Amino acid sequence: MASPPASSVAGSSKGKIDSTGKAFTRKDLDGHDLPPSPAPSSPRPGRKYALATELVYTEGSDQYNASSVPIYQSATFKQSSATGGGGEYDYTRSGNPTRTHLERHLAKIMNANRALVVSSGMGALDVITRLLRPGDEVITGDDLYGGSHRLLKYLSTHGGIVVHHVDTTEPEEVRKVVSPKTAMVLLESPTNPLIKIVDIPSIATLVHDANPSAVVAVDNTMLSPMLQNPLDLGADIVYESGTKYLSGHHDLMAGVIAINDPTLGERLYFTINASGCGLSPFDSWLLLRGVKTLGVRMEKQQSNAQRIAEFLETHGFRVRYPGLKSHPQYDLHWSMARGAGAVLSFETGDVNVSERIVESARLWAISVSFGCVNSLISMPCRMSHASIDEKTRRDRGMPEDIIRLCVGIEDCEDLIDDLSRALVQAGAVNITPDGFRALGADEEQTLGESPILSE
Ligand SMILES: Cc1ncc(COP(=O)(O)O)c(C=O)c1O
Ligand SMILES: N[C@@H](CCSC[C@H](N)C(=O)O)C(=O)O
Repeated sequence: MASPPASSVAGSSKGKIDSTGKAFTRKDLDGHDLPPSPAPSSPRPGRKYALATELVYTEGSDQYNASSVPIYQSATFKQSSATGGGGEYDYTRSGNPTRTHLERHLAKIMNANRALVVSSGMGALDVITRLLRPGDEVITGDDLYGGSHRLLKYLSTHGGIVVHHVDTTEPEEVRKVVSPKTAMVLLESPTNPLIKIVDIPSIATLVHDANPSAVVAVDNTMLSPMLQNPLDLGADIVYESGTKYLSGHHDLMAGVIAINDPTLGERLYFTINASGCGLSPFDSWLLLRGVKTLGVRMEKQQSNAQRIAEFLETHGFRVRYPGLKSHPQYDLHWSMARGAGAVLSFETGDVNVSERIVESARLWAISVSFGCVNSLISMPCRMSHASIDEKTRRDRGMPEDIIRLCVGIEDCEDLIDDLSRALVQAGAVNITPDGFRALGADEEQTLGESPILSE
């Protein structure tokens, strides 16, 4: 990668001379006018093309017209004056051209005025929760990603934050606890791993009506901007683990925060610069590369997931997936989202049977995480959500036998064959003249009846 001259540190050759005679540039990689360093990441307003096009389309004005945005693998940037002025960027913790390019691209895709990228999804939530002050109250769900639960628990134990875990699938439960002390409402939809759907617009409205200064933040990791835009549904902040769908290959950790309010953006940026959790130039480049294929990956992952969910349900398993009509909040989900995603969970009724299924699968790797091109299988209570203690899991109705499938882009027949073999090998099914049926399926329900409507 070639380094641009110090007078055009943002990668543009359009440097100017300012009134003091010092060389500086006001253009970034995209040729946008920018205020002095650190560079915010506001994109041009409006979305010109369909999302699938915008994902791959970037308007660069690199000095060599590089087709792939260069990796500015530099910690510091030469300045043209002794007072430290002159350059768009001074230090990569504060801002880096590759990171700025990614942030602008993500802001466009997430329908946001500004996006910020940090070193992990948990890093993103950490930055967001630093908006809180001791005594502030947070309202959040009772089916929350384990790591988010752990961070909130830490803040309630050590940071003087009061956390209310309520059933966020019922907006009335949020209404009961919202108050002038509510500083933040944290939502996930669908939830991980119970795939519950949360009415984001109703909750955002009732929270803002009750307390206009409360911030509604939504973790959109389970769907990605391809399928849902919480900012358009009334949220103030959307954040995602970029480790999942956005990157798609399990080769990096990243977190993304998107906002519309410039003041909120500045406060979040302040924490990122002050604490030093901005995404590295290399990982920014890698994430930008991953985002470009989000559309095709999600399309294939989602169609595989739909077929697998139907396969399991038809064979008598209790399946949780918003692409199934049997999902109790099917209509609500589709009123907010453009797709069902590629994470589903199902139960067997027996932890040991579930363990045997997971260990019998070959194509399905036993791994935490999701959103990758490879298919994964896991037991959330033992793995991704083990940081939630057993009693809390029980109180929240998280079945210990639940198996989570994170569906990749492999050939669907191969995935179904491998899963069928694992189900048979684990003794999870009775062999019938027509194939097989989940153990106990016909005692609890008749074929075709919704397995989760009774919840
Ligand atoms: C829903 C959800 N939010 C946030 C995170 C945190 O992301 P990361 O692992 O990138 O820190 C995860 C998984 O780790 C997740 O599943
Ligand atoms: N050991 C990790 C577990 C990460 S879980 C990753 C992902 N969010 C998932 O749901 O699979 C930890 O302690 O955080």
